[in-house]
Amino acid sequence: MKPILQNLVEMTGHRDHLRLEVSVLSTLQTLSGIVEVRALELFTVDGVAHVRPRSWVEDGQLVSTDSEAAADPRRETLEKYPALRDCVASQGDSALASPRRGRHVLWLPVWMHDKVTTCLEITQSRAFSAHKLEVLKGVFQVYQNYQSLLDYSERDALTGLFNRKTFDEQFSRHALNGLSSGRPGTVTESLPPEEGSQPGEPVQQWLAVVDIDHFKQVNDRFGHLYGDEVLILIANILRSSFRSHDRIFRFGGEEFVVLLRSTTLSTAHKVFNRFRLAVQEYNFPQVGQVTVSLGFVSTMQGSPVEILGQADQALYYAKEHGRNQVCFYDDLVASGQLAAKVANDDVELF
Ligand SMILES: Nc1nc2c(ncn2[C@@H]2O[C@H](COP(=O)(O)OP(=O)(O)OP(=O)(O)O)[C@@H](O)[C@H]2O)c(=O)[nH]1
Repeated sequence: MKPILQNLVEMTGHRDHLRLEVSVLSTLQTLSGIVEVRALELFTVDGVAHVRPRSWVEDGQLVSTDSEAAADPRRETLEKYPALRDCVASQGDSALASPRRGRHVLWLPVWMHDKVTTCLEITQSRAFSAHKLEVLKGVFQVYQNYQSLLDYSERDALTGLFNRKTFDEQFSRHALNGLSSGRPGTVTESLPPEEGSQPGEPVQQWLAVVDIDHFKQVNDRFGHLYGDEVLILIANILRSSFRSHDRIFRFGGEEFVVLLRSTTLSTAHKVFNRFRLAVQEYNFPQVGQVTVSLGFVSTMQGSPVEILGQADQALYYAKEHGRNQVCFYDDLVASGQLAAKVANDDVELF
């Protein structure tokens, strides 16, 4: 058995949340008396709190999933975990379940920005001693601190969205692995067709570049502080317009990128347009109405630079043809409004 210190060194060598999660489980598993370790994901579906295993041990191997939580058949309501439910409601740092059939369960929720989306679950066949709890909570604390450091380095300070660096890392990794195939060692499931999709439409991944219209005028007329506030509010509208499974990045200045996962073309069109309308209808304090333009493309073909370049071309078409609209690259090419370009040299990805 590896000494715990060595496990901690390995654990903090990871630069990826899921690998770090798997690593802490592997560290905890090496401690004597542990029967089972799992990382649970906490999420809501139609306002109801749910739990599902995200990383666990299967056939002696640690596996994890990054499939959409809401579609996971293993999901259960949080009501089935009363001690954990009460712990989360009271913002507690740990909970012990009442022992059942010789199983003693400890839950350690991972708190980040006053929210909990992950919880470690540790099961023993004996009651947890005070010393054991101290060791488990110590390892957990290192893990939690490191997760929050990792999270901080991945985000844009103004909006809290993922930053450009994170986009470059995640998008190049997805492009290497295929956006739908998950990470090594992960289990993924195909998602059911979504509401609004045409029957038989293929499910794909989509990349959109979003740019605020005439943002320079906002800064010039109202000042940078109001400009910053518009950026924060648009980031909030982005967060509420897309599913937790999608990824939203502040790409720089007044430009954002959305990676929409496992969706048909008609649904992608619908949700991007819904977001555009939500911005148009929002009353920005002092500033009033702000609009956005958006260009999008499928991520299934081409290198990251090509995909981004095509979405950028569609965005600039939208800008040049009236702004406040959503343009799909393939439609523009098919209708002859845009010439297909293999790569866009203006875009630097790495
Ligand atoms: N307040 C604020 N402004 C920013 C930030 N980053 C970039 N900007 C401003 O965003 C503006 C972008 O202006 P342009 O690229 O000319 O585009 P635009 O005025 O939005 O016009 P179109 O994109 O053509 O509709 C510039 O004035 C930048 O100074 C930021 O973090 N905060």
